[in-house]
Amino acid sequence: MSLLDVRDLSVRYGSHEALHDVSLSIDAGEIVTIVGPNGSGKTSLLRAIVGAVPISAGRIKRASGLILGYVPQRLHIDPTMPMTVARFLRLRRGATRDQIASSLSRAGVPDVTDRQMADLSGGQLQRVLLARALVSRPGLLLLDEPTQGLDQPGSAAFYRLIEEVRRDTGCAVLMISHELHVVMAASDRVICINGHVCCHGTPDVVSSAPEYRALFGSGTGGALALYRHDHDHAHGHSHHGHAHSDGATCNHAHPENEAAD
Ligand SMILES: Nc1ncnc2c1ncn2[C@@H]1O[C@H](COP(=O)(O)OP(=O)(O)OP(=O)(O)O)[C@@H](O)[C@H]1O
Repeated sequence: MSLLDVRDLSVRYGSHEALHDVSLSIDAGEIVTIVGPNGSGKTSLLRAIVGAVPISAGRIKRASGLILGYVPQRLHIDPTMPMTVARFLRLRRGATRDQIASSLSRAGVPDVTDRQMADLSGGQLQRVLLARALVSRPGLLLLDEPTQGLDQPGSAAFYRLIEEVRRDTGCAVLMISHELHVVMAASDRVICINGHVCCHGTPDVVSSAPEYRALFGSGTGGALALYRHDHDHAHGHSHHGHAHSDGATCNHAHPENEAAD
């Protein structure tokens, strides 16, 4: 069974329906990226999965015992409030000192334990947020635009780190990103949403899907092809045996993901 199975999900804010009839599943160990225009419901989808927003229809089924690790899009910390990284991480279900140290180390920031949160650089803060999500040893890591505000080398390094975390811990990753060319290269599958699932599949399939091109233009297709080439060499394009790795999968062809568009 999948780690996570979302069926016919709708999320509504008052009279505004942010998501409708969204279906997807995530298998163990795969990296899946959600792309979509601003306001297309990406954050709402992750927040629904972690239970932070109520769903108005559909269902979300987690594998028994699945632990989720969530890295939110933003963290508001009052810069005048003193808080060390260790203390911030201890807020997480009473994590032990050893757990904190190993999570920071895994996130690539072993030396920031006693630093003030407000003094961290953008890249360090993202890694501390990742470390916080890793403390509970999640089977599924959910990342909402984790490299927002980082420069290109910083975000490329962060995505490499995510691949390492996946390799070392075996966790699956579901993340949102706007950095199409980099992140799609690091993904086993891509799900393109715009209030509903427009299309999904491997990065090359999605980048050439008419639904994707209608949203992002065809210009990104070339960049994706370029990066996918690198990815093939580095990782053999392994898809960890999940059921969706091949073939064009668009709403119009697949009734289980039918969109009301
Ligand atoms: N708490 C809320 N109350 C009312 N409307 C909301 C709320 N959260 C999101 N929305 C609306 O739902 C829609 C989807 O928002 P969401 O943040 O999920 O999109 P997104 O794809 O993550 O956007 P972005 O790429 O800009 O971060 C938007 O129209 C947004 O204004």
